[in-house]
Amino acid sequence: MYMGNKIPRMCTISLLCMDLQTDYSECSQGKKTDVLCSWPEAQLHLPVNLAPSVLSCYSRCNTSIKSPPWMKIREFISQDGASVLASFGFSLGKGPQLFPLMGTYVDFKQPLHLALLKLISRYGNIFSVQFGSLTFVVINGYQMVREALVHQAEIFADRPNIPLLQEIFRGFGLISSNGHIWRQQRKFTLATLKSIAVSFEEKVQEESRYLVETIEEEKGQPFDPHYKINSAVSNIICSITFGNRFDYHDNRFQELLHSLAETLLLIGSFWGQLYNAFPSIMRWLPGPFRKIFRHWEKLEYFVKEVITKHKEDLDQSEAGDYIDYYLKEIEKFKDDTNSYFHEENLLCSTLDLFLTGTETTATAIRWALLYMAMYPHIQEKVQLEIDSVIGQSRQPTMADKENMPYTSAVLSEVLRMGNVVPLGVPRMSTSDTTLAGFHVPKGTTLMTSLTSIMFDKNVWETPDTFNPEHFLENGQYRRREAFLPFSAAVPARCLSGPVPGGVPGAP
Ligand code: HEM
Repeated sequence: MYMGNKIPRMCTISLLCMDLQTDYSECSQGKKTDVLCSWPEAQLHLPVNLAPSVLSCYSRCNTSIKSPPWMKIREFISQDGASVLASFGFSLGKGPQLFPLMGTYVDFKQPLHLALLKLISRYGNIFSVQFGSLTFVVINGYQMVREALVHQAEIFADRPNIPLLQEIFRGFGLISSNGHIWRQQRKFTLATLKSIAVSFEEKVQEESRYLVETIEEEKGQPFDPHYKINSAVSNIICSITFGNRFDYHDNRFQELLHSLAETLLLIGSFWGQLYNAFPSIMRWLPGPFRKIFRHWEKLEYFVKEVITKHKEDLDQSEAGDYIDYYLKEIEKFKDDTNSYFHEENLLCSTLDLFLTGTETTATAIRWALLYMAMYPHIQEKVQLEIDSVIGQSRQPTMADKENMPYTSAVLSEVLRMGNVVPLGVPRMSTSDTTLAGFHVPKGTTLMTSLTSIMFDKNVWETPDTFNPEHFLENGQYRRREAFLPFSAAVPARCLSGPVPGGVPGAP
């Protein structure tokens, strides 16, 4: 299986220069390795000049293959590299054809997660793709994702070095940090959010009143709800982290929300992917992706201002908000050289909460509106349940959820069909391991296709249709193990995922 980033390219280039046909031969120890994966580890040297005629195999048997195989160049070019390598006697997990320098060809006219979905029928539930200098092993289907993220949770707990995320977070914060920094920040953030949780429900209720008010301002006319919803969701995160909310008409707040949304869009766009694939070239070039850095500077400046204000007003005796808790932690551990509680981490963790919390939740709410508009008969049933359980005179509470199986099923179906984070957030192996019989070396980047799970026709009765019945059984809410909008549960790296201590009230 191709998992490294250099050799497949090298093979392609080398093969193009060769004018040879060879026969297949086994390695000198007569072993057929069942896995050929890590190119640093299992290097396959195909020299441009085949005079030495040795195909070296440093895989498990760690020997050389003598008498080089004759191969057909056309076969290599027209098929995928894996099939040619397979003809050497290796049993390989396949991957699509690799092109010199570019790596895997992907049709960017469609979203990446859909392009990858199409490869399953040809390559199975585990294959690798390469984009410039980045190589990903893509895993698909519930069993495979569970095997990696649940059974081998510790091994796949890390994040890989994704150039764009590395540039903006510099290895700090929650989403792109690793090891001790990550564990410390995550533990602190979960505990703090839990402490603040008492007022969390109130904040949601308060903000929902403002949201309803701003919608009423439209007086029943068509309008774009995008930034009203983003403002409401972001305000809840603001209340928890900064201790205050912003008026929906506050220009600076709106500008920051637009910057945040555009940043995420650009990170996931073709330009973002191009930057990640060729960081050392792209770093020097102009292009729309430059906006990511400009926006980020603005967002950092804003949060830095808030942190400075908090430092000035900090009252050690008051509980306060997330930033207050963090500043106290910095003070508490100021003499501990193992501590990563410092302002850089505070800045990045705070921005992480905005980046990961706002667009995801707001997008899910927008999907909910769309599905309710598309399926009025479902909307009617939800309304009936709301009216009978909550009525019209009080705010909903989290406790009501238990008595609202239909609405819960509808919300779960929104998250399934909305598929807000279709490829999860990449993970990286912290040591050598095996996945579905394939050797996965330390440092391998894993992409988990949540799309392959949430639209799996072997799991869902009507995978492509909005159908709340997926989550209902005899009128009661039915848990489905393949429902993984926050990725796998242990350790759910999403703070709002279904783990004890997740942010209450989050979907
Ligand atoms: C519909 C809403 C949401 C969806 C679908 C979603 C989905 C995800 C997914 C798939 C991941 C990657 C998980 C992994 O690698 O295991 C993630 C990470 C994360 N999410 Fe969410 N999320 C949502 C809302 C939120 C909210 C409301 C917050 C907090 C305010 C949040 C905070 C985070 C953080 C901090 C991470 C990174 C955690 C880490 O790497 O340790 N998310 N989210």
